[in-house]
Amino acid sequence: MRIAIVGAGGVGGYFGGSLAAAGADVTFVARGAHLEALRARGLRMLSDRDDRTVPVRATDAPGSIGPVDLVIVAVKLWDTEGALRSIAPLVSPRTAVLSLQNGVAKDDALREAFGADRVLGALCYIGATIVEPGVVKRTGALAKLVVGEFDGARTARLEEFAGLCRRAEIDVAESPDIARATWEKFVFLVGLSGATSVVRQPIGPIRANPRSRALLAALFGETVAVGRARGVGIDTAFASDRLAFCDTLDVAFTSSMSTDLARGNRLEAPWLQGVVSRLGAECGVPTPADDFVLDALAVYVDGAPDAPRVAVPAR
Ligand SMILES: NC(=O)C1=CN([C@@H]2O[C@H](COP(=O)(O)OP(=O)(O)OC[C@H]3O[C@@H](n4cnc5c(N)ncnc54)[C@H](OP(=O)(O)O)[C@@H]3O)[C@@H](O)[C@H]2O)C=CC1
Ligand SMILES: CC(C)(CO)C(=O)C(=O)O
Repeated sequence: MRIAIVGAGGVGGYFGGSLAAAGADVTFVARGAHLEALRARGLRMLSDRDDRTVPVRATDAPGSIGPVDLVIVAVKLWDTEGALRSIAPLVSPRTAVLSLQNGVAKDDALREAFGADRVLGALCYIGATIVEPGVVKRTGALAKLVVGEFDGARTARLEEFAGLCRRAEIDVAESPDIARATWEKFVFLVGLSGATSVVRQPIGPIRANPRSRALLAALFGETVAVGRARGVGIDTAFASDRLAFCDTLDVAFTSSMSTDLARGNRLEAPWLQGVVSRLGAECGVPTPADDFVLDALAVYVDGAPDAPRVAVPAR
């Protein structure tokens, strides 16, 4: 199976690098200094327990790869449109496309661009980021992939990809209900990213403090309520299940959005808390915790604002 990974960052780099290290036929579509480093030195993959460098193929010219069997999209949500336009040469009538991005609208963008039959469902649980060009670092032990066809079928393409992941020692699960699994991930993500970003702390201090813990619980609860109102089969108790899951995480575990905030990058909040707030308004479910997160992060959503010029009175 020939695989192209568009976006070689925390997620694309970790999962793509693991596949490449196990001998899978992987090519990264990357750009800038990161691309140069991948070409010159390979992909360095760091974690608390591991430091390995994997030689990888990488390009900024998808046309040079030609059609592949599977395209994995792993760019930030604000880059989706540009990325999908650029990968047209990778997609033939028998190519499958899968997104490891966050949110519940990511697969609609793939369907619109390539047709529903091409789209394989997927999501991942991991904390990983680019720490310098060519270097991807994972925090904590969590690194899980969930894949599935939207009709629940166990197709050849699904089995082949899952088999490659297992050979690469990636913790992969095949879900018979990938749409629901995507919403379940969304519940966790909206809460974790909202709380870690507004509190500006990783999960350890947030879960230990009663008020920030209550904020986290409220965010989980609102996404569950909105999902249920839209007919997603999530139990109300799933919110407390996610809170209990947070108690199992490494104290330093954080969200990709809080990392973006700390770096002054753009934020995915409009696709996360913004979607919960919008869908909540549509179906009459109040979302005060998500609205608070959106208000608190509003000035950072397009990247850190310029430092305010404060006039210093002359002495
Ligand atoms: N990081 C995490 O722990 C997790 C992230 N996710 C989700 O996965 C998605 C990716 O996140 P993450 O891995 O953190 O993102 P990163 O920013 O680490 O990586 C994305 C990479 O894609 C590059 N890129 C963007 N557009 C293109 C393009 N058209 N062609 C080639 N390269 C491109 C970016 O380059 P440049 O830097 O130049 O923009 C960057 O190197 C997001 O939706 C995120 O929410 C899901 C689970 C966990
Ligand atoms: C919540 C988490 C860490 C789980 O993978 C995530 O998806 C993100 O921060 O982007």
